[in-house]
Amino acid sequence: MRIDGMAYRTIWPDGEGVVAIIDQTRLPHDFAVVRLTSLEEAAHAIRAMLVRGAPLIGAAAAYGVALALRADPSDRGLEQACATLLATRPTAVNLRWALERMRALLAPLPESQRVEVAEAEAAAIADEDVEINRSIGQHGATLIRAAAARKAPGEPVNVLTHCNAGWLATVDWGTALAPVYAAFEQGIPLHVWVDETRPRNQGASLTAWELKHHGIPHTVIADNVGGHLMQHGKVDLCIVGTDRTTATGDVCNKIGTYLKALAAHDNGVPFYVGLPSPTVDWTIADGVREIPIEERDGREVSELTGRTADGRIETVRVTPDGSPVANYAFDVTPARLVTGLITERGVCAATRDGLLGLFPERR
Ligand SMILES: CSC[C@@H](O)[C@@H](O)C(=O)COP(=O)(O)O
Repeated sequence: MRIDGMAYRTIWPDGEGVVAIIDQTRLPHDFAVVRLTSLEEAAHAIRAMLVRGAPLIGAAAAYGVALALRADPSDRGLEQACATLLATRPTAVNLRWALERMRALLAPLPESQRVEVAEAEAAAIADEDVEINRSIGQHGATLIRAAAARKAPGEPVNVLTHCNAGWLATVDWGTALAPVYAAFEQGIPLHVWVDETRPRNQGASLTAWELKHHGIPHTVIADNVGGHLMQHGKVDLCIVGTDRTTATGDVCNKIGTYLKALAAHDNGVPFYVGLPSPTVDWTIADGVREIPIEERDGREVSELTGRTADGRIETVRVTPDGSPVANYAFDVTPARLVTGLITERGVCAATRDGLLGLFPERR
């Protein structure tokens, strides 16, 4: 996507042994590119969420393996790199998917070939992600077009989204926001309700920043507003991303997604999920019981960081000293609350049959 007229992806090779990323912890106030040169730096970037979002985590892990092999291309080096990267974040299954793909390709190769092949495979994973998301955009835009047809001419379609599943969460385009970008390019009038997404505010900080740069009408709302808007007919459809979706269509996504799905169900608002196929965990069937939910540092809840009027970035505490906090980062929306999954191969029901209809090779 374009920032001030310049085309960017979220991750790219930047010379011999260097991988560049956009530091998302500094957005929206500061656009900074960080250069990664080692396994440790790549692992830190994922763990500390300089890069985040399931598809981007996968691509970053693949590049992390390539960086690690430059220092140690041995079998032990490969295993250690995969283990270190796998431990960075537990919920997004794209991490495991990318590492298994890298290991399967690299392990049989002689050490002398591993760096070159690893770099090419990481680039292939990144390119594939862009194409997958472009297709999700095209399929999802038909849903937005259908919603527009039910409205008065020129009246915008109101889309509600949670967290950031835009281009910053992927290599490019995004998953939940890819249909929004595609519909906007097609000239469909639309407006996006952006959940702030406490505690880390990916909606307020990242989604709003993306949409603003793209010129897409949007409004940031507190996390608890969505139900009220749906009761008053101000949401035409919800589209969210996912960090792991079961083979039966249960969707794990940023904490708070489940409550939005409940409100959507109660109000007859369609609830769609942008789902790249590497985010399907074909090995599990019960999302609530089987998906590991990341628990993060409580300070993400007890503190807030933002820009002061005189331009300084400051962190302040919002809870009483000594009050315990809990920080669950994801929740699971049962498949019965999901209207449809928008994949790169089309839109399907959130069921095993729906997914297998589009991905028959998984039978
Ligand atoms: C295309 S991204 C889908 C999800 O990864 C996104 O909605 C999300 O929950 C991201 O979580 P994050 O904790 O910011 O990595």
